[in-house]
Amino acid sequence: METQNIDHIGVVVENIDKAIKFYTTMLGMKLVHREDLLDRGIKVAFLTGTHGETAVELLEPINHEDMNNTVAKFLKTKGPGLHHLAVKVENIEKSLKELESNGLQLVDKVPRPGARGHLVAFIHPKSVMGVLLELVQPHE
Ligand SMILES: C[C@@H](C(=O)O)C(=O)SCCNC(=O)CCNC(=O)[C@H](O)C(C)(C)COP(=O)(O)OP(=O)(O)OC[C@H]1O[C@@H](n2cnc3c(N)ncnc32)[C@H](O)[C@@H]1OP(=O)(O)O
Repeated sequence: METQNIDHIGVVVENIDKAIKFYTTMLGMKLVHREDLLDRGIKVAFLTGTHGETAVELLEPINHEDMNNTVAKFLKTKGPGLHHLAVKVENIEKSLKELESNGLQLVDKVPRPGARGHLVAFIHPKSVMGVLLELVQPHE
């Protein structure tokens, strides 16, 4: 498969409002998008620097006690920090097929709508040397 660029880096936080304040005031980044993904049980915010289009995605679980939620479980077991790497691809279905035929373990066999209306699919960290990988095909 071909990676077009690094779309974003996911960072799990305890409090998204405090984290947005930190990233904007301390690091001089700008908030470009914010939404609550109720079906995923998470709040997300995307921030970028003044040049590159690669974003930081901040993620906070809506219910911190829901251990069926992957982000809440991550926060409880590992604490806040780097969570996933997301790469942009042109054709997500084709990329998933290629990765699967190369023996990688897919979390999502079928792409699904993610943040910003983009199509997304996750690859298990066990297949990516300990990194949870997200493929993103931007919404046309
Ligand atoms: C906003 C939207 C979007 O971007 O558009 C999104 O949906 S992002 C929102 C977040 N959504 C997701 O993360 C969806 C994809 N993730 C998942 O389905 C899950 O997190 C899995 C990757 C399948 C792991 O779930 P599971 O319940 O199996 O976790 P677990 O705690 O039992 O951990 C199983 C093993 O995976 C490792 N592990 C768990 N999460 C990890 C992570 N983020 N990075 C690296 N390794 C990780 C654990 O350390 C453990 O390794 P050991 O066995 O060595 O101890």
